[in-house]
Amino acid sequence: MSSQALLSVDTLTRRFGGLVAVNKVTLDLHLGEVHAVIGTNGAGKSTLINMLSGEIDASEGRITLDGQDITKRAQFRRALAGVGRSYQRTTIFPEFTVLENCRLAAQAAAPKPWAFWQASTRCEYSNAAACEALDAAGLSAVAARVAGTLSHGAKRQLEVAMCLATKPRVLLLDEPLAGMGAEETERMLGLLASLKTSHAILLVEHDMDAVFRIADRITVMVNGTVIASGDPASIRVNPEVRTAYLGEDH
Ligand SMILES: Nc1ncnc2c1ncn2[C@@H]1O[C@H](COP(=O)(O)OP(=O)(O)OP(=O)(O)O)[C@@H](O)[C@H]1O
Repeated sequence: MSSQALLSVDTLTRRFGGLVAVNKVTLDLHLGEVHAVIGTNGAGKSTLINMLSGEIDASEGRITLDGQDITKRAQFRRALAGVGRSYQRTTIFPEFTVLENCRLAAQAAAPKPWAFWQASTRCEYSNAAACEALDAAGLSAVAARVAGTLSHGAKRQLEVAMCLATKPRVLLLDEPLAGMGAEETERMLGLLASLKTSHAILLVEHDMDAVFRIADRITVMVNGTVIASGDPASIRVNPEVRTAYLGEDH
């Protein structure tokens, strides 16, 4: 890829006591690319995402956004700078509407402490950001629905919409396809394909068929370490990857 990386990860390491959960991982995220990180359970994928979003500190290494070192930046400041994430577990408020959930996400990302008296429904910025995000995620038609009544697939779409409401340039997506049926998976893959033109996407995902369809680049982790990184075709035939992870059916 010739364009400059939007987000760069350089020899990033995280230790939990004696365990090296992420070991000197180096990778780049580019605008217009889906970069999938795959690996067996416990390989360190979520720990990597948690370090990129700022939820946990790195033990060593460097993260840069647009060439600026953000390794020690607090989570909310990274979010403001354009690093958005979705979670493995659903984080929506089930009793609120779809639009309200998105609006809260937008407000959390752009807090206006001096306007605490303002009714949230009147906040033009967060309303506009929420509507835009719902539109991008294909959820405008269910904006008024109570979020808890959505199907599992639509809830995961709402998670992505809530992330979009924070106006990120980098999307860190932790298993967005988990628990989805075939139709829901197709819808989410269509959404990711449309989002990648204007975002750099890091996708952690166990659905290998989906990963090989949507990813432009795949990084394979085993026990915290990257064992291979490349385009899907090269990863598919990589003997080390086949032995360590994919098995003979890929
Ligand atoms: N807070 C923590 N304290 C101690 N060990 C942890 C902590 N978080 C993760 N680990 C350990 O770090 C290793 C990597 O875990 P991580 O959740 O990042 O893997 P993963 O690749 O995301 O797995 P999965 O695919 O199951 O989600 C595991 O051995 C895990 O037990």
